[in-house]
Amino acid sequence: MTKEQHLQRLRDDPLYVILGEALSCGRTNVQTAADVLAAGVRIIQYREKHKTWREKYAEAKEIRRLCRKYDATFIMNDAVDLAVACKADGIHVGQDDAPVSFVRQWAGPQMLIGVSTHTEEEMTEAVRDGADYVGLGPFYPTQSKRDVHAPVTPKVRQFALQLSIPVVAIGGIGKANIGALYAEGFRSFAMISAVVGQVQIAAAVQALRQAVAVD
Ligand SMILES: Cc1ncc(COP(=O)(O)OP(=O)(O)O)c(N)n1
Ligand SMILES: Cc1nc(C(=O)O)sc1CCOP(=O)(O)O
Ligand SMILES: [Mg+2]
Repeated sequence: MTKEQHLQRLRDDPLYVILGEALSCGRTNVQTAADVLAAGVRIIQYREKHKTWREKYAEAKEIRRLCRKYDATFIMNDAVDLAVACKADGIHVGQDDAPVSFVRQWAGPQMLIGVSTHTEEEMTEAVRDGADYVGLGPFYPTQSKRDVHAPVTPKVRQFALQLSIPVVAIGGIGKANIGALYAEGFRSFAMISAVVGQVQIAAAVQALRQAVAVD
């Protein structure tokens, strides 16, 4: 798939699932990725904070292989070198990770670059620097990450809805609130606990899709 096709998917497909082994009900990342893909999810981010580079590389390569089989979009969290090494479709960087200009230089024009944002200024900067999409959050309290920012304000949410690039909402999103965010205008939702933290992944994915289904 081309970069434009991956970007189109970010606009069209609401479910963006983030992997993390510690939050996966005892499953490995590879097993979780297989279940998530089999359930129909087509955007996956590999986010692993407590493994060595080699462990992450080995896992990421395997998950990348699975993603290819399903024609899914594979995004690496934080590490540009790993993204390049395992031929990821995209890299997601935070405000403390490498800046977009460096990431673009290292990863090349075809790599999708996502940037975490929390304010209007950060979103403006991400667009100006050439990010392909922004993550915006947290929308709700989350148990999956420590020291997150305060929840995004209504003013920031309004600003995000006018942005020229896709906005991926994140933080405490699940079947109870995803429909309201969709009604507000958001179209892409990154989730950890609502999918990989569930024992029945297929049922969880189906419930999320139903919650954003429009007739
Ligand atoms: C889609 C998406 N949005 C935001 C984040 C958070 O990234 P970051 O701020 O770099 O924090 P860590 O995930 O690295 O802890 C994300 N990963 N994905
Ligand atoms: C990784 C991450 N980043 C956030 C941010 O606000 O930038 S919130 C978050 C955790 C998302 O996990 P869950 O879907 O389980 O709440
Ligand atoms: Mg990061």
